[in-house]
Amino acid sequence: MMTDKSKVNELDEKQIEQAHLDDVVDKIKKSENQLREHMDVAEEDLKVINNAFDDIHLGMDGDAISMDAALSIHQQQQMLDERNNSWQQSRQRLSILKKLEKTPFFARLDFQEKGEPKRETVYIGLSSFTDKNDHFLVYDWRAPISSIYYDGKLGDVEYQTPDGLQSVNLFLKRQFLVDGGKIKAYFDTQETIGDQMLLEVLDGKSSTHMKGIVKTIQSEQNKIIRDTKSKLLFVQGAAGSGKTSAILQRIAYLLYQYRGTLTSSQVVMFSPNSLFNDYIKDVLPEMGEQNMVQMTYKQFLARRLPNLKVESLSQQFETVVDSESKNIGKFVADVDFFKTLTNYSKLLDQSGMAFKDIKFQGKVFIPKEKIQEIYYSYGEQYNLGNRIDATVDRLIKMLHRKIGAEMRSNWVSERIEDLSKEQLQALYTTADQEFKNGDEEKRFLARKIVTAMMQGVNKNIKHLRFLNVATNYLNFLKAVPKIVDLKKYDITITQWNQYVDNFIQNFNQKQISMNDLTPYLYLYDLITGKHGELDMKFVFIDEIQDYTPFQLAYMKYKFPRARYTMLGDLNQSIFTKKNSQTLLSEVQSLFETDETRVIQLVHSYRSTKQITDFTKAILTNGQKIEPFNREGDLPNLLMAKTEAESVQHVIGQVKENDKRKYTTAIIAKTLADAEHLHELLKAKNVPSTLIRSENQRLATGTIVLPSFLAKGLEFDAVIMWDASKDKFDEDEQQLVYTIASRAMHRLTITSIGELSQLLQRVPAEDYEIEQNV
Ligand SMILES: Nc1ncnc2c1ncn2[C@@H]1O[C@H](COP(=O)(O)OP(=O)(O)OP(=O)(O)O)[C@@H](O)[C@H]1O
Repeated sequence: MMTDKSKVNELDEKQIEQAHLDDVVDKIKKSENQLREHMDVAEEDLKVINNAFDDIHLGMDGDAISMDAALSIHQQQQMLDERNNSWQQSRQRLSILKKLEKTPFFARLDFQEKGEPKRETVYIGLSSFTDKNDHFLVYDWRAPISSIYYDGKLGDVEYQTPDGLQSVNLFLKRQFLVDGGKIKAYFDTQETIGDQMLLEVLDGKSSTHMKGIVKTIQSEQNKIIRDTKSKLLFVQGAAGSGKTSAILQRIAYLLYQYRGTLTSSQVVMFSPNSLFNDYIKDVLPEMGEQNMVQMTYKQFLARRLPNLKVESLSQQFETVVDSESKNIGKFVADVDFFKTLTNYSKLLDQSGMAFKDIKFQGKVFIPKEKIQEIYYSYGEQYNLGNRIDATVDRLIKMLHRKIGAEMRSNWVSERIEDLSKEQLQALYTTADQEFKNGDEEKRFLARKIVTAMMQGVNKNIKHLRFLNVATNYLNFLKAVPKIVDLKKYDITITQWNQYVDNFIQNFNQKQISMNDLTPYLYLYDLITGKHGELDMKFVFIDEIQDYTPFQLAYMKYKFPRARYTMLGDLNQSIFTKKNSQTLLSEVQSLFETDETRVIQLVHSYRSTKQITDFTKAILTNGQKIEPFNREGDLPNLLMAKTEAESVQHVIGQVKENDKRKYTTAIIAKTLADAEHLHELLKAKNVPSTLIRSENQRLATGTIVLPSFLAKGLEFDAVIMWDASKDKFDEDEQQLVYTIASRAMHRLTITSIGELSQLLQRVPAEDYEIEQNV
C-alpha cells in the first residue's frame, strides 16, 4: 500500500514530468517550424533554378551549344541536386519530429558515470532531439546509452560505446505511457522492462499491420537487435516470442549504427509469403527508416526462369509424399547434396559439359560439337567461369567471320534487290550517303542486312543460350548413383530413376518443383561462373524452418559477404515437417563456430497464458515455451455432429468475437477447405473475406484462410476450422500448433464428430468443451 504522502509525491512527480514533456514538445514544434521555413526556401530556390534552366534551354539555338551554356547547365544541375537533397532531408526529419511531438520520450534513466561527480538524467525516444546548444533532450533508442534501459538492472551496469565498455551506476529506470502529448502513467522498474508496461501494450487489438516494439524490447530480444559481431545469428524462438519484431528493430538499429555506410538496399529480408511482406511493411517507416529489400525465396529464384512454372505454395503444401519420396526429398535437400553438386561441377572442368547448337534461320550455324571443342581447348588453369567468357569471345569472333561469308550468299543479293525506297533510306547512315561505286553500296547494304539478321545470334551467344543447362542438370542427376552411395540414404536405384523420370516429365511440361529449383539454379550459376551479390551486407531469413539446408547453403553462396540473421521456430515446420530438428546443426556447419551465435527466445508474448498453455500441449517433443502472464479465457472446443451444425458454431463464435471487438480469422487446413467454408458462410449471409493466395492483401473484418498462409501473422481471435478426427496426420502436429498459436486473445477449435487425435492429448483443464451452442 502506498501512503498518502507517497501518493502526493507521485502526483507532484507526474506534474514535473509533464511540465518537462511540455517543454520538450514546445522545442520540437519550434524546430518543426524552422524546418518548414527551410523547406520553403529550398522550394523557392528550386523554382528559381528551374526557371533559369528553362532560360538556358531557350537560349540555345539548334544543336550548337556553347561551352558557357554547357558549364552553366552543369552548375545548375548541381545546385538543383543539392537543394533537392536538402529538401528531402528536411522532409524526412520533419516526419520524424511529427512522431516525436506526440510521444517525445518513453523512458528516463538517472545514472552516474564512473569517475564523474554528477548524476545525469537522460530521456529516451524514437529519435534523438537536441536543443540549439546541441544539448540532448531526447536520446535515440538505438544510442549506446539507451541499451541500459533494455538490458540492465539497477546498480552497476555496463554498456558498449564506440570507445569500449563504459560503466555507470544506474539509480532510476522510469517508463512512461504517453498518449497525445499527455503522460497517462509512469512506472519505475527495478529489473529490465517491467511487466506492467508490456501488459498494457499486449492487451491491445491486432490490426492488419504489425506494430513496432521499441518501448518494450525485452533484454533477450535486445541481444538480437544489437549484435554486430556474428556472421550467423541463429534465433530459435517460440511462436509469438517476438522474432519478427526483433529483426525489424534490428534492421532499424543497424541502419542507425552504420549510418552513412549502410543503405537499406544492402539489407535483404526473405519472408514466408507476400501476404506477410504486406503485414510488416509499416514497421520500419514508422521508426523513420526505409524498408529493406523484401522478397520470398521463390520470388528470388523464379524471376530467373521466366519460362518455367514453379510449384505454388498450395501445391507444395498439399503434395502427399510417401515414405520413399521422403527419403529422396530429404537427400536432395541436404548440405551433402550441395557438396556433391559442387564437386560434380569441378568434373565439368575436364569434360562432359553439354551445349546446344547455335542456329540461324532454323539451320545449325555453329554445331554444339564445335562449341564443346572450343570450350575444352582452354587449359586447366581456366575455371568454369573464365572458360565460358573465353568461349563467348571466340564465338563472337566466329560470328563476325560468318557475317563476312554470309554477305556473299544469294539470299542477301535477292533481299537487296527487293528493297523498297523507304527501306533503303532506313539503311543508309545519312539521307544523301555517297558511295564510290555500286559494289561498295551493295557491300554496305549487305553488311547492314546480315548484321541485323545476326543480331539474334549475337544476343544468344552473349546470353549463353548455347549452354544446355537442362541437359547438364539431367546428366548430373543420372550420375548421382555413381558418385553417391544411395543405400546410405535408404534409396534404391529404381526409386532414384523414378525420381529422375519425374523430373524430366515435369520439365517437359515446363514445370519444376521447389526442391529441384535450387540445385538447378546452383548448377546454372556454377557453369556460368556467376558471382554472388558481393554488395549485400545483411541477409535476414524469417521462418527458417521452412527452408532446406540446401537452400540455405545456396543463399550463402549467393551472398558471400553478408552477415546472416536466421530466425524461426523448429516447432512450426509446416513444409519440411520433422526434418527441421537437425536444421540448426546443418546450418552451423556452413559457418565457423566462433562466428556463430545461437539465441533462444522462450517467452511467448502474443497469446494469453491460457492459449499458450493449450498450444504448448499440442507438441510432444517441442522446443521450450514459456507463457507470458496475461490472463484470458480458456480456449473453447465446439463439437458438432454435422457440418451444418459446425458452421452454426462458427457463426455464433464470430458474433461473440465481434461483440468483444475482436477480429476473427478462421483458419482451415487446406485451400479447398477454406473455399468450402467460405461458401457455407456466404450461404448463411455471414460476411467474410477469403484469402486465397499470398498475393492478396489482408482485409479488415472476418477472414477465412488456409493454414499455409497464416504463417507469421496474428489475429485477436482464431477459429480453427474442422479439427476433426483423421483430419491431420501424426506428423502434422507442427501445423496444428502453428494454426492455434496465431491467436492473441481468443482461440476456438471446431470439430465435426470426434476430435483430432493431435488435440486429444491436450489436458482437459486447458480448455472448455461446449457441445451445443
Ligand atoms: N518486446 C515486446 N513488446 C511488446 N510486444 C511484443 C514484444 N515482443 C513481441 N511482441 C508482440 O508479440 C507478438 C508476436 O511477435 P512476433 O510476430 O514478432 O513473433 P514471432 O516470434 O515472429 O512469432 P511467430 O513465429 O509465431 O510468427 C506481436 O504482436 C508483437 O508485437
